[in-house]
Amino acid sequence: MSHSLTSSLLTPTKLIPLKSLPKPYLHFFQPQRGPILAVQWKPKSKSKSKSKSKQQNVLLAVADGAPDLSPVVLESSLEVDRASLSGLKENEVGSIPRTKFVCTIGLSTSGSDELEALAVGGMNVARLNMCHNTREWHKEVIERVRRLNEEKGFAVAVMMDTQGSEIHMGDLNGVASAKAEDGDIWTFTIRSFDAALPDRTISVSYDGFAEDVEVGDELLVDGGMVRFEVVEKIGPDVKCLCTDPGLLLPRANLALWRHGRLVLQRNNMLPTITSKDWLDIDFAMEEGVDFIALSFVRSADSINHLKSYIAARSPKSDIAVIAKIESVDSLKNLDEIIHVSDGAMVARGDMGSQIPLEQVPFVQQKVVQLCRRFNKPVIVASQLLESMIEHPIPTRAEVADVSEAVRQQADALMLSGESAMGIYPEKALAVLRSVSLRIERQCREERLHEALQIPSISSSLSDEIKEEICFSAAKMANKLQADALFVYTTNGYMASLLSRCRPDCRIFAFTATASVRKRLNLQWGLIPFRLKFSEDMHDNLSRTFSLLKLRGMIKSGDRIVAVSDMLQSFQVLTIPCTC
Ligand SMILES: Nc1ncnc2c1ncn2[C@@H]1O[C@H](COP(=O)(O)OP(=O)(O)O)[C@@H](O)[C@H]1O
Ligand SMILES: C=C(OP(=O)(O)O)C(=O)O
Ligand SMILES: [K+]
Ligand SMILES: [Mg+2]
Repeated sequence: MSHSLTSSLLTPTKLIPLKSLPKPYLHFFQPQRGPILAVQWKPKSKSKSKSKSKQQNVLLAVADGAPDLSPVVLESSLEVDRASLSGLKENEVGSIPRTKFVCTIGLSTSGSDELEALAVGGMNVARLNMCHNTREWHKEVIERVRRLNEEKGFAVAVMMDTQGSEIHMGDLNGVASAKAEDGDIWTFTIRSFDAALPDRTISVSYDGFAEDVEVGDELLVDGGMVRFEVVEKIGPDVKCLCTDPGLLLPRANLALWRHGRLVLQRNNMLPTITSKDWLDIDFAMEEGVDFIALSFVRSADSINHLKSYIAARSPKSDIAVIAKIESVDSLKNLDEIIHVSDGAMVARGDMGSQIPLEQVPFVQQKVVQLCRRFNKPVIVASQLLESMIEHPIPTRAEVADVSEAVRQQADALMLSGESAMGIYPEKALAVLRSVSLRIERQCREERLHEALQIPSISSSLSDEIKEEICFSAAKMANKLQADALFVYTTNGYMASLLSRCRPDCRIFAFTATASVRKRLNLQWGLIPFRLKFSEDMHDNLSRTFSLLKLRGMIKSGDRIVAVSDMLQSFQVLTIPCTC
């Protein structure tokens, strides 16, 4: 073995034969004589801080039996998501979608291998829906994601999604689903049962349910997937006739309609953030998740309330709050909600049971446009590839729906049941990826950016300057057909302003903090890196040029437009041969 393995700072943890090294790492190693071994090193220090030890990891490639060759030492001062690395290697720029992907984690995908398969397939954010399963279960998933990031070099962010004060069904005697047939009579009840539920009986989570309903009301299960008509009220029991048959799933959401409109009384009485949600929020803060998605937001107040709670309880945390647009009330207050949130989700599942279905596409378009205007990331969610829960290929209509969301240049697309309980989670993600790549290319060919008219968002002179710099840099990058935009960003703001312009070229975003880097995962077109950078732009540029060149991400002669939030400037450069 090479003598350089004796460094006193380092102690070997594992020897990995090169052939078993994860493929994305292979290109780290320059061709050398003799059989090559890859060695992963950990610092000797007994430091408990995982992130610290991760920072100090060093990868070495040594040519066994060739002591004259010094190892290629790869600085770990630059961290990038392994999925981005492999993407760039496979097919250069073309293989990393600009659109980001959120996957809901459920029983189909909660194991380490399944999570890794999703990360390899391009999952940027893992979403945990607190409507389902226990906190302990979610904690284990978070730990698996964290281990995946630490051990395998991914940067998957975690989003905790609250249950909110929706009315939902209880569990179905432990069975995975129950079929409701046309003409069946089912009993929806607020009684609780110690033993098994009687046949065709569903428990309901909200005590006021039996009082609120009226004979003749329509009861929509799971966003309208199954429908009933209320035919009789007997104390705590509500007898309902199945009018649209379908599968009843445990804990499915319920909505009541009367005279063609959603019944709102109970919405206005119940809090947006329930006592269970507060416990889940405490849990999310303890676990250090990256995003909290707040369900059934009605006004900016609940977002402000949650943000001030997080700031008071955990002042150093950097958790972003995402407003889920899924209640009819949120539509009246869209501007103020998006303005105070760190992002929004078009939660089409519940939205589709609160407003007529034909209005949902319009709401989607409006929320996507508003988020772009306010510079907030936006996720389009629910039923994008619903048929893939059971089938390996999507319907043509689903592909058209995904295409439309990509064409609207939403930041992210989300899988729900497809990844949580479906049989083909990886295939569903692969469809999102291939459709995104195809439509994004088409948008570039059509020069969609030329039609770009985004109004100013600036609230101060300094913001105005940043906005103008990013707008001009993106415009110039398009005009000069630059190979990449580089942005050195402290809190991610400049990176998000560049992303907002949806430029043609990829955007490499360098930031010093792990939490900012993970947050940028949700934003269109950004490839976030963790890198300590200085105020010396020249030094930053030459360091990043050589580090990225070493990884095959850029090459000599590439044209770069570089933006920095420290100098509030941008430069146009050509990558020299000598870095
Ligand atoms: N943590 C989980 N454990 C078990 N099943 C889950 C979990 N998360 C989601 N699911 C399943 O995936 C389906 C779709 O996920 P999602 O859209 O998040 O939930 P919902 O439809 O209840 O709002 C759910 O109805 C549920 O059957
Ligand atoms: C994303 C949604 O929320 P959830 O899956 O939590 O109901 C939705 O309703 O579309
Ligand atoms: K939820
Ligand atoms: Mg919902």
